[in-house]
Amino acid sequence: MSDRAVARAIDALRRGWPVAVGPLALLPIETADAEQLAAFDPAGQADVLLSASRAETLKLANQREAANPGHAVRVERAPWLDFETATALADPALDLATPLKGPFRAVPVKHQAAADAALELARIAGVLPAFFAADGEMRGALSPQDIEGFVDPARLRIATRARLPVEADEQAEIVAFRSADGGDMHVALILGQPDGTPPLVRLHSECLTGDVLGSLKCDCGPQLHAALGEIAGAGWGILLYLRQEGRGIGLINKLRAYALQDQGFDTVDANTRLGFRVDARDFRIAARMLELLGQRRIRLLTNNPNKVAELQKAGIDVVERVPHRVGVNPHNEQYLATKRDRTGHQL
Ligand SMILES: Nc1nc2c(ncn2[C@@H]2O[C@H](COP(=O)(O)OP(=O)(O)OP(=O)(O)O)[C@@H](O)[C@H]2O)c(=O)[nH]1
Ligand SMILES: [Zn+2]
Repeated sequence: MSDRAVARAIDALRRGWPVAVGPLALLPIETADAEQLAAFDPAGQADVLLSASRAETLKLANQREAANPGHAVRVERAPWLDFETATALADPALDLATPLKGPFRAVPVKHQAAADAALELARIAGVLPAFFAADGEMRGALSPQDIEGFVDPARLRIATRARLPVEADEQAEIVAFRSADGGDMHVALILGQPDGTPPLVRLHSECLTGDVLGSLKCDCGPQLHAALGEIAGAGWGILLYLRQEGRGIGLINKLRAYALQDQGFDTVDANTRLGFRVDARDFRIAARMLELLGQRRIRLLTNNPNKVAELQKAGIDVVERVPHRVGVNPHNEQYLATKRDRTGHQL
């Protein structure tokens, strides 16, 4: 029952329809319009809910809130705060072009857990984490636990496996996984023959622009292909292709981050201006996939110490970190420097 309610809510957010989380009635600002707002909130009293990192950009968060970017901040509804103004609060694309009016006032968030869960639901749905919010009991409201349960990696299962000859190894095998959330299918590509030693593993997060279109803004495409070669060369190993586009914020939000990068913000600030964590991926999914493949001891191909730490926390023994540096070009030099200087990548 609760899975259905969460799935319906995700669908609703993408269509601009209201949802209820705990005692909060919520209308997603990105996908709704002025008409839907009038129907949702005829009295014009619903406040605006933003993430702390977005609120910080707008100078609306206190320091405690700002330290937790996933935390919700509630902005009081002023009579002049119409749909268009709320859109400007939600979407940083116009921050530089149209300075906001205001003044806005942050008010205490009465139902913090529900409000935080609503922001997480927006991330899962791939919409901007910003809502009109009103208090009141609604039928079919989700609880934060419903959302947690929905994405619980323990519910991942192997759906099927097949031989897949690839350039790097003609004997490779592909394994597809199904998750309870009904989202995109994660896959594992097993290269070479298991020989009793810990496999060389690469966690690759989906990047449509880099993997498919040859984008030079990042290093994903070359990293993907080099990883396949390295794993095959190591004797055996596993590439996990994780459907966590844009470090977990989805394609549209990643492209919004790119638009902010066109304005001069780096990859870290672009994410936080949008209201997301710098890295919103859940690496427990990768750990669960390895567990289902019977591999709890691995060698990990990465420059990202956070991937090592998150896998260890989820019960995977990373016996060695193998550096993975390829695909540097003039367009992504700055991006890689930001990863080195601001997110602790060992480059
Ligand atoms: N939000 C956001 N995501 C990006 C950006 N550039 C690339 N990505 C995403 O970042 C992910 C790639 O990260 P990974 O290749 O796993 O790299 P990593 O975590 O930096 O660590 P390594 O293992 O060292 O490569 C993909 O999901 C890309 O879509 C960006 O500017 N903003
Ligand atoms: Zn990329």
